[in-house]
Amino acid sequence: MTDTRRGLLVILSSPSGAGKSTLARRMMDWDTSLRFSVSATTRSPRAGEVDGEHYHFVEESDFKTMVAQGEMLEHAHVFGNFYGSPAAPVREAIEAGRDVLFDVDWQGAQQISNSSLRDHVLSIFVLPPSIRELRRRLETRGQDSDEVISKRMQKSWDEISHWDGYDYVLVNDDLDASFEKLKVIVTAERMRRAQQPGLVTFVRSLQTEFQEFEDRDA
Ligand SMILES: Nc1ncnc2c1ncn2[C@@H]1O[C@H](COP(=O)(O)OP(=O)(O)OP(=O)(O)O)[C@@H](O)[C@H]1O
Ligand SMILES: Nc1nc2c(ncn2[C@@H]2O[C@H](COP(=O)(O)O)[C@@H](O)[C@H]2O)c(=O)[nH]1
Repeated sequence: MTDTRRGLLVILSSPSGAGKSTLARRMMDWDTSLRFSVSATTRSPRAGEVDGEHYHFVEESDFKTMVAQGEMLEHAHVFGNFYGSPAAPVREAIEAGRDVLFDVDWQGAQQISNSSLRDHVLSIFVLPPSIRELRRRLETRGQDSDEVISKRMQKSWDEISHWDGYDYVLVNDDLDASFEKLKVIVTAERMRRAQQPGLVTFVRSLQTEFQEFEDRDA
């Protein structure tokens, strides 16, 4: 087991379109020490998606090789494509004491939560305020065909039905309010695990100061 004060694995899941990528982007801007787990996928890039930044876009044969070689922390077949989280960058981040942010479906969340890294996990499920609004968001995102949107809507209940396996559940109605709640959840979890940056150094300085007081009073 690894030291759980080193590296939190913050997992965001939701039905497609509920807003987890939007929240993840805000989290990355808020805390530049956070590392985003760039997934590998066999899906085609959307307009504006950059290979290596949003995803590692790979062929199915390469994806299967990565899985066979044990390079994935988790992987799943979602909406007709393969997705997986490469393990090496996650383990490196934990070693360096950095927190990692994941945008994965319920299957990925479950696999990470059952892995040897389970004690590092902080899982958050993002719900849409309504199914109608979920559809509206997928449509206004303007990235997917009607066929893809229908498929994702059909699968939305499958995803939502796993909501109660998560540590926290967030209804993403107002985006700013949801982001504030997400920051509170992560901050509180860091404090619970005594994982604030610079904390160990600060406690050492208190110890030195305490010793100085003791020596003076002796
Ligand atoms: N609270 C919100 N209110 C209104 N629109 C939102 C809100 N959150 C996100 N959106 C918008 O909804 C659309 C879908 O959001 P996003 O792409 O983040 O969803 P997602 O959960 O990551 O979907 P996927 O799983 O398909 O990647 C985007 O156009 C985004 O700008
Ligand atoms: N189990 C995993 N699920 C993943 C991963 N990367 C993304 N996802 C999930 O797939 C769907 C669709 O994503 P999209 O980018 O095509 O809209 C969404 O629910 C993601 O959370 C992964 O590495 N593993």
